This record gives sequence, structure tokens and C-alpha cells, in this order.
Amino acid sequence: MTRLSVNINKIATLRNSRGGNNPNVVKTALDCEAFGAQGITVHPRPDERHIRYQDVLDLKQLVTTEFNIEGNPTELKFIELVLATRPAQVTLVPDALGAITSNAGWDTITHRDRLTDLVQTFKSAGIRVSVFVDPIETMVEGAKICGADRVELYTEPYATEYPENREKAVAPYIKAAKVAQEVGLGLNAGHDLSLENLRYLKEQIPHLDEVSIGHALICDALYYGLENTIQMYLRELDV
Ligand SMILES: CC(=O)[C@@H](O)[C@H](O)COP(=O)(O)O
Ligand SMILES: NCC(=O)COP(=O)(O)O
Repeated sequence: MTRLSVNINKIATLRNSRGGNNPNVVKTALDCEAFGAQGITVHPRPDERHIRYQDVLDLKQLVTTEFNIEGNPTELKFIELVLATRPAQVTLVPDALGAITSNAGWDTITHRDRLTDLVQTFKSAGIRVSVFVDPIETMVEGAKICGADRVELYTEPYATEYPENREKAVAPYIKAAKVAQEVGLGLNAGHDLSLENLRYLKEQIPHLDEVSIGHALICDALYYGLENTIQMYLRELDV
């Protein structure tokens, strides 16, 4: 079974655009769970332009499905937040300051020592650690050497190539997923997954443990409503 974790960053972006508390991020997370989501993902950034650090602490009190915090562990504040929150999973993402969104995975070879320390720190606190990587076999192997429990494959290149040539788009992901399975890593995927491209990814990589989806899912909810949308995404994974 592949779990759907809804990334609620975009709900916070909407809230922040006006100040106040509408939409309510915590209520939306709980509604996502009630509508069938099997996890909630947040990706706080140092400028707190969407999810704020306080949101993360508030969510932890009430989220009952898998809580996944994504972010760049080079920020001490991020490390402290994760350790204070103790989510089910932390996903380490090397996002650059000033980037609009995440745009690359880790070089798990160059950053091996630092990642190894971080993985150990989080695992000692009982938190599962996933490392965000491009679909490159050596990067997956590198994540294993760092002690990670899972990798999250960065799917933006898949999503971009999908409309032109979906077989070519998914090919590196199938290879990377195979390596993850061989070395005993769990497998997550995320970024720009959508109703258009999700089913094929799942068909090609049936052993995916989890997908985290935010941007497209929240956009779809404008047309279909949040409950219907979550059910539609779940059906795409039910293959
Ligand atoms: C790691 C990843 O791909 C997502 O967490 C993505 O970065 C979502 O963040 P934004 O909502 O800021 O685009
Ligand atoms: N880890 C990926 C994620 O949480 C959501 O990414 P996106 O669907 O907002 O592109």
C-alpha cells in the first residue's frame, strides 16, 4: 500500500496572504485526515513564508496520522524544531535559501559525514529519517550508507517529462527504486505529483511506501473540493 501524505504548505500560504487565521491550517490538516489522507506533510522554511514553526508545534498536538516534517537540516532552528516535535518522519531536503521550492536532491556522497551525523541525531530521538534524492542509483546507495531509513525520490523531472514521454520519464525512477529495495531502504516520492502523473508512477513502482503531494492537490481542491480531491488521489494509488 502506498500512503498519501498531504502537504499543507499551500494552505498556510493562503492564510499568510491576509494575516489572520483563515484558512485554519490545523483544521485543514484534521479535515484531510478525516477525508482519508494517511499523513500530513509540512515543509517549514527559515522565512516562514508558508508553514510557520509554531504551526508545526500546534499540528503535532492534534495530527493522528503520520506527521512528516521536511526541511533543510543545515538550519539549527530546523533541527531543534524537529527534535522538539518528534514527528513520525523527518525528510531532509537540501533546499537553497531564496529558491521558490525544492529543486534538487542531496549529493549523499559529498555530504556523507554531515548527513550521517544528522540521521543519527534524529534516529536516536525515535524519528524515521528519509533523505530527499534525485533518481540516481549512487545517491540512493549513499543515503543507505548515511544510515537513512528511506529515500524520497524528487519527482519534478518525472512530472515535467511525463506529458512528452512517460516511459522515458519514469525510467530513472524505476532504477533508483530497485536499488532502494535491494539495499533495504523504504521508498517515498514527491514533488509535482498530480492526478495526471500519479497512477503511472504507482503502476511502475508498486512498492512505493508513500507519496507527499501539496501543490497540485490543493489546486485540484479548488475545483473538486478537498474531500473529493483526496479521494481521487487515493483512487490513483489504488492500482
Ligand atoms: C521536498 C518537496 O519537494 C516539497 O516539500 C516541496 O518543497 C514543497 O514545498 P513548497 O510547498 O514550498 O513548494
Ligand atoms: N515532498 C513533496 C511534497 O511534500 C509536496 O510537493 P508538491 O506536491 O507541493 O510539489
